[in-house]
Amino acid sequence: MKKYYPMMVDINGLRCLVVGGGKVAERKTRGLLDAGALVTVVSPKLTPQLAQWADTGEIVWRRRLYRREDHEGCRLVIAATDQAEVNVQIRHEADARGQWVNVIDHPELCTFTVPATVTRGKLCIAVSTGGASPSLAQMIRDQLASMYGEEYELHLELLQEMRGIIQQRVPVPKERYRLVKELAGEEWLEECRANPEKVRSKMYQWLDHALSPQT
Ligand SMILES: C[C@@]1(CC(=O)O)c2cc3[nH]c(cc4nc(cc5[nH]c(cc(n2)[C@H]1CCC(=O)O)[C@@](C)(CC(=O)O)[C@@H]5CCC(=O)O)C(CC(=O)O)=C4CCC(=O)O)c(CCC(=O)O)c3CC(=O)O
Ligand SMILES: NC(=O)C1=CN([C@@H]2O[C@H](COP(=O)(O)OP(=O)(O)OC[C@H]3O[C@@H](n4cnc5c(N)ncnc54)[C@H](O)[C@@H]3O)[C@@H](O)[C@H]2O)C=CC1
Repeated sequence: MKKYYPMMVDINGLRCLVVGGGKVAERKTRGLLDAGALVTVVSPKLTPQLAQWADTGEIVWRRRLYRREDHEGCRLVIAATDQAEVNVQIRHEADARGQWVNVIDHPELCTFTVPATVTRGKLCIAVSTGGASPSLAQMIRDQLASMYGEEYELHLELLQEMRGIIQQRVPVPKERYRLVKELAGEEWLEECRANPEKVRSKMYQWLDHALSPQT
């Protein structure tokens, strides 16, 4: 069985190639755009959403069939046509150029696969089944989405802010970890859920108190 290494990849500003203009190409393109990539789509036809992104300049559209030279200057490639032989050809060309490649109709040919995700601001929970069942990945994602609500976005923003302050002001690592862990606790999450407008100042107060010399 193939094994995978999960990682978060920074593709901001990276040129990516998507070949095909159907439903799956659209979903993969959305993910790439959300992550800040510069996407070129090669396909004679596009879904209405892809066509709209082409109109607004959010993607570059090459309105024709795939050619080998489409790979030039790209770091990451998605073979998203409904033609198995074309997708295999894209995999080979990507290999020759050392590009990461996802082949939507052939898990064994992928050098990376795309997980189902829940995002709450900076929080990203990703589910992969190693290609065994994307539908199960989707179902687990939906369960996680109902468990991890919108309040995590705010909690995480605040945690990042507080962590910066704690790192600057608390020299003892053990004490730093204690404070950070307390702020990450369930009570503060509940506070984010119940009092989103007040939680920030409350957290600052708590931290001021925790950092004051007499405590
Ligand atoms: C290997 C992988 C490669 C890759 O695409 O990265 C792959 C491959 C294949 N998918 C197929 C089918 C479907 N895929 C979906 C949906 C998603 N597929 C995604 C990922 C992956 N799909 C990677 C493995 C992920 C993992 O390890 O779990 C998700 C999670 C992420 C995304 O695409 O963004 C996204 C949900 C996103 C979301 O909801 O947010 C649906 C449901 C739908 O479309 O609504 C169906 C139809 C139902 C079914 O078959 O389950 C087929 C058979 C095609 C056929 O039979 O013709 C293949 C090829 C094969 O298995 O041979
Ligand atoms: N990985 C995944 O998440 C999923 C994969 N699939 C697989 O993906 C395949 C494609 O799915 P859809 O997007 O729904 O198909 P689709 O039929 O909607 O889109 C195929 C696209 O490929 C384009 N195309 C065909 N030949 C081309 C070429 N030589 N160069 C450039 N573009 C070309 C067509 O113009 C069309 O836009 C399915 O056949 C299925 O096997 C299906 C569902 C999910």
